[in-house]
Amino acid sequence: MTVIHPNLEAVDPKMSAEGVSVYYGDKQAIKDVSIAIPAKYVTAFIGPSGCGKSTFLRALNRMNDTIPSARVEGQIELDGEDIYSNKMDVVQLRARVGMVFQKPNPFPKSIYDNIAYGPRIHGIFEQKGDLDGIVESSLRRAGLWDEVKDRLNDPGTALSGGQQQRLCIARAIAVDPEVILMDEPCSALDPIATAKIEELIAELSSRYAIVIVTHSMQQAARVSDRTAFFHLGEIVEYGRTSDIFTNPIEQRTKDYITGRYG
Ligand SMILES: Nc1ncnc2c1ncn2[C@@H]1O[C@H](COP(=O)(O)OP(=O)(O)OP(=O)(O)O)[C@@H](O)[C@H]1O
Repeated sequence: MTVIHPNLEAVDPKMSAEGVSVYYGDKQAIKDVSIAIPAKYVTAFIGPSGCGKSTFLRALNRMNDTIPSARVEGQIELDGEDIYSNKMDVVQLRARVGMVFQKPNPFPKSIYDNIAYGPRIHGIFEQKGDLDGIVESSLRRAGLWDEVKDRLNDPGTALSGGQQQRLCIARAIAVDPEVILMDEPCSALDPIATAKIEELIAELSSRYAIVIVTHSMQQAARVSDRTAFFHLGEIVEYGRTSDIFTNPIEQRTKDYITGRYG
């Protein structure tokens, strides 16, 4: 049972999960989770290690399909469309619901080609000039353009860790997503690079639905509008971030945010 904070305002969901369970073989990692993910908000998933945050995040763009033992039950919708239906094109889905991982993972290609790759395979440009425009605007929106505009042919892997993570964010943006999932995007970064990504998250939320898994409660408090607290595969409590941190209802949430476990 998830406790939803009483003053959480109702907004149209961009994505919604209803009664979602995820199994790895016989082991149930997510138990009957329901949540609505609004557009243009940052939603944070917090909770102790192993409680299922990443598993649930991956269910939102069918990344668990790549793990043979994983099985998802329940309903997950994007704009009211069942993402697990046979009619859903998974490649398109992952463009609409992009993902940024814990460790920056640029392709072993140039900075330019890292960004151009998605638009090329999705055919979302017509002329070379358009592709150049997409590369520039994606890098600008990811706050990286000024740092790389004179070295677009250098390998993406030659950038610093923080720049690589912004490159990965630019790569997700380039295919015009609606939702961006971020799995601990700052855990491999120093405080300055982290601050840049957090600023970027705030800017991007004016356009996209963002879901971030984070181990840092300070980060959740800084960047998110809404927070879901996960424990043992369930969402224990969900509400406005300020309410979750200042006025938690459930004892397990209180214990976690006061640092009693985790
Ligand atoms: N590929 C996998 N195969 C089998 N079990 C897995 C797999 N991935 C995760 N699990 C298990 O599922 C449970 C939830 O893991 P998950 O990584 O989703 O938790 P998490 O909250 O994101 O943890 P962390 O904060 O440590 O990243 C754990 O018990 C984990 O061991």
